[in-house]
This record gives sequence, C-alpha cells and structure tokens, in this order.
Amino acid sequence: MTQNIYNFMLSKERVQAFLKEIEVEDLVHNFQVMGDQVYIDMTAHSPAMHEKKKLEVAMKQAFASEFGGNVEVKLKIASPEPTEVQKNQIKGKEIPGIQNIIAVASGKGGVGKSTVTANLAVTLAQMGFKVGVLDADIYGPSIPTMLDTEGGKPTSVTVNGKELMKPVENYGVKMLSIGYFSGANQAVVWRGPMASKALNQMIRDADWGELDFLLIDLPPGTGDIHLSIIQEVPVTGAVIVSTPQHVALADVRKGIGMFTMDSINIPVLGLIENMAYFTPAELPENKYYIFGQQGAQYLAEDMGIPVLGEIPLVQSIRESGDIGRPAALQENSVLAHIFKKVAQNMIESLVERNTNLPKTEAVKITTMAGCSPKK
Ligand SMILES: Nc1ncnc2c1ncn2[C@@H]1O[C@H](COP(=O)(O)OP(=O)(O)OP(=O)(O)O)[C@@H](O)[C@H]1O
Repeated sequence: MTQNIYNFMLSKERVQAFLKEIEVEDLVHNFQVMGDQVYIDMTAHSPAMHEKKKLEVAMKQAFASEFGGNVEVKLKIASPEPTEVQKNQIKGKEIPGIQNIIAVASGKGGVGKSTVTANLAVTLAQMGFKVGVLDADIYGPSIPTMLDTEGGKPTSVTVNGKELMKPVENYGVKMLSIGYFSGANQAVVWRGPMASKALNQMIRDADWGELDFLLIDLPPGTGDIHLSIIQEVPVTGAVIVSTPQHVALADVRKGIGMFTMDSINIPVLGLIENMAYFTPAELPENKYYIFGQQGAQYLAEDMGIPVLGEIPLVQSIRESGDIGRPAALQENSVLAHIFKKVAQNMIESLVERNTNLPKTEAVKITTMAGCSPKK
C-alpha cells in the first residue's frame, strides 16, 4: 500500500486506483468523491451479516490507513442474491409455529450461558413475546434449576391425532430439558447422533404452540453435538456468550467460527459479554473491570459482529439463578434494565438478519472438517 504522503485533493482517479489495489473493484458498482467524503455502493461476497460487517470494517480501516483520518467513507453494502450453492445448503425442515430459533452458545463452559439464556427468556416473555427454551446442554442441564422447574414432568397431549410432549411452563416461558427425563445421567456420554435425536424429538414432537422465540441453550464448546443440532434444526441465528478473560476470548473465536463456516453459515447475531465487570451491591454505581475492559468489543469488531451487551458480575445473579428466579425479574432494577437492553439489541440484530437473508432452514453440512473429532 502506498504511504499517506499526498497533500493534494482526493480525486476520483486516486480512489479508483486504490479500490483496484485492495482488490474490491469487482464488488463496487458506484462511487463518488465529494471533498473528503467517499460514497461507495458495493455488494458483499456473501449474504451473511458477518460478511457485510467484516467488509465494512476492512474498507474503513484500509481507507483510514491510506488516506488518513480526515477522509470519511460512507458505505452502502448490499447483499448478493443467494447463489444456487447457498440455496442448496438449506434443507426444508421448517418448524410450524416457531418464528425464530436462536442458539445460545459459548466457546467454553462456565461463562454463564445458561444464566444468560434464562434471563433473556424471562425478559422476552415480560416484553410480551411468546418464548420457549430448549435446554440442549446434555452435560449439565441447568435450565430446570434456573427457571424453578426442577422435578417438572412434561405431560403428553394429543394434537391433530399425534401424541406430543407438553413443555413445562414457568414465568411465561415454555421449556423442555433433558433434565426432566429419566436417564438424564446417561446423556453425558451420548455422541452427536443420539443427542440430536433426543433434542430433535424435544423440538419436533413437542406441543410448543406459537412461539416468537425458541432459545436453545447449547452445550459448552464446539463439537459433534453442536454440529448435529445445527444439522437438524433450522437455527435462525446464534448468540455467543463470553467472559472477558483472554482464554475465553480465544475460545469464543472458535465458537463464532463454528457458525460462520462456509458450510454452516448461520448468522451470529452478536456477542454478550457476561461478568464484564464487578459491581458490589453496596456501591451499585462502581464498576471494576477485573478481567480487563473492551476485549469483547475488539474481538467483535474484528469478527464483524455486534456486542449485544455487558452483564456485570453480581452476587444476586448467581443467587437468583440458584433459587430459580432469574435476576431480570427484579422489577425496575438495574439488572432488569440491562437484560432488556440486551434483548432489544438481539431483536434488532435479528430483524436485520431476517431482512437481509433468506429464511434459515436446517443446514446441510457439506464438510465437518475442523469442527468435529473423527469417530
Ligand atoms: N453475571 C453473573 N454474575 C454472577 N454469577 C454469575 C453470572 N453469570 C453466571 N453466574 C454464575 O456462574 C455459574 C455458571 O453459570 P452458568 O451455569 O450459567 O454457566 P454455563 O456457561 O451455562 O455453564 P456450562 O456451559 O458449563 O453449563 C453459575 O453459578 C451462575 O449463577
């Protein structure tokens, strides 16, 4: 790249040459230079939202390093029409009545994925949405504890002549978990196909009714169970939960990478940073960034996904999880407000996703390389 040593006015020819130099000429269909502002209309390589964000960040960085901070790039990035290949990646297995299926994932265990799922679920329900939670964490199903339905037993109902499981319900949230079924202890040793069969039954052979959101609390990490679920279930988008520590962030890249692989291509709606800072109960205004600050922001920017919110490390979140009444239910509290903002940001990201991309159906995985251990 040439050095930023130009003192003359920005010209259309210079911008044209630069677009060629950074090899995006083919993607740009129109551009105009007006003083220090460059207006560019272009099309992303793929319709995935993270691709558009990545392109935007890369273009802005490239222009800043070439022309300096005074030049402002105004981008309009369109989605390409889905190609035949992309259309073929999608398998027709829509679940009637369920509008949006959101996978909640984490790169590693213990970052608060289930806590976030439970709080988001009750928040969405309080906002007036119809919400379901599928606890797919077969290694340690904690949704029954966190939503106070331990010992719950899904009953059987007949719907249109078919016998279905009726989800357990509390706080306006319908839920199913492997924890409700006998033999839950054995689930820990299940391989992908078995887990996905059980989970599939909990999704398809259950009377969820009409749902705006079905949140799936995935097991921690990345592996064959995740791939099996993604293969079978038409996930609309994924939400990634992380803590600020460096190790968690390294793992979270893997987690995001699992969804954004070309062969899977599930949009990542955003990153939720849990335990982002510590706030003592007696000093609610004070924030202590024990594990470092802004790591999630940098990572999200780098990977072209939004940060949906920062959730503090607060004793009452753990306590309320243990007693099965999510902290977000504390009316007019700071925590309720934080979870509401996270839910709103998630919906915003989802609306953008649903506007820009074709309806997701179950993903046909063409290669499992790099994600799943060979059996
Ligand atoms: N923001 C928070 N503040 C305080 N405690 C929290 C917070 N988030 C989670 N915890 C606590 O951390 C512990 C782990 O949380 P949780 O079970 O939600 O993690 P997880 O990522 O779902 O774990 P796994 O993936 O291993 O099942 C729980 O005791 C929970 O109450």
